[in-house]
Amino acid sequence: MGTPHNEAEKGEIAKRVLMPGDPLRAKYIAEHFLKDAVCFNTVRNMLGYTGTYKGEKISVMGGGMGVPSVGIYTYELYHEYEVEEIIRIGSAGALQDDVDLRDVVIAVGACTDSNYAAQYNLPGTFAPIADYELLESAVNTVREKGLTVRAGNVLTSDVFYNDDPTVNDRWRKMGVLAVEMEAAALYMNAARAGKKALCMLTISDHLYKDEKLSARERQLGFDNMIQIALDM
Ligand SMILES: O=P(O)(O)O[C@H]1O[C@H](CO)[C@@H](O)[C@H]1O
Ligand SMILES: O=c1cc[nH]c(=O)[nH]1
Repeated sequence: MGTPHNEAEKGEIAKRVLMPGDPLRAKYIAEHFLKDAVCFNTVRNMLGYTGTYKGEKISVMGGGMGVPSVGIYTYELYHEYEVEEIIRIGSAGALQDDVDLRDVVIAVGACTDSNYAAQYNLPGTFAPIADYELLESAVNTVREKGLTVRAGNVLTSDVFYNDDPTVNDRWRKMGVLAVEMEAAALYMNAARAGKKALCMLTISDHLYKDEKLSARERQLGFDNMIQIALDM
């Protein structure tokens, strides 16, 4: 089979997929956390691997940056490859003073400035939310590990370099914890497909404190989130 963006054959992708934005992060996870990982996709270098973790089949694949990219890859995984669960593991910028670098944030809901929901022609505004079972499982795993996590609203933005420097202030006033660029599309695709999705984020920079992780610190911080996603 194969799609315009994924050369995997049916059955080569597990029912559960971890999805970082960066395909090289997918490679890193496959090489450092999975057993017997086999690469199933190299189209556009959007690397995807299937292996096992503690005896369970699991896949990890990059989703790219932004709503259109993650929209394509997750649509194909849900509809063409019979994937049941996608857990996005990404980075995000903190919007609140009490959200710190390295914190793990679970996106219970994903506000968005994207027009992705327009395709459904709804007579109102759709609220993209995480799957409750995955959310509960993530929180339980975090507690078992003695770690802490923030759970709440995030913003999925189409814009990384915004012309209006005050735009984030308005989301901040609404208690939105962090900004990233894909969760809302993932949640909408999951809802429409009747499948499950969760987005976990590690804070890589703070938009109100001028702080950011170094490359090495980012690597270590991400390992915590990857371990939570694999163990849950
Ligand atoms: O680290 P990832 O998963 O790519 O996530 C964040 O990083 C990218 C922007 O630098 C966007 O994709 C944003 O959502
Ligand atoms: O999308 C993102 C990711 C990290 N930091 C940001 O400010 N935005």
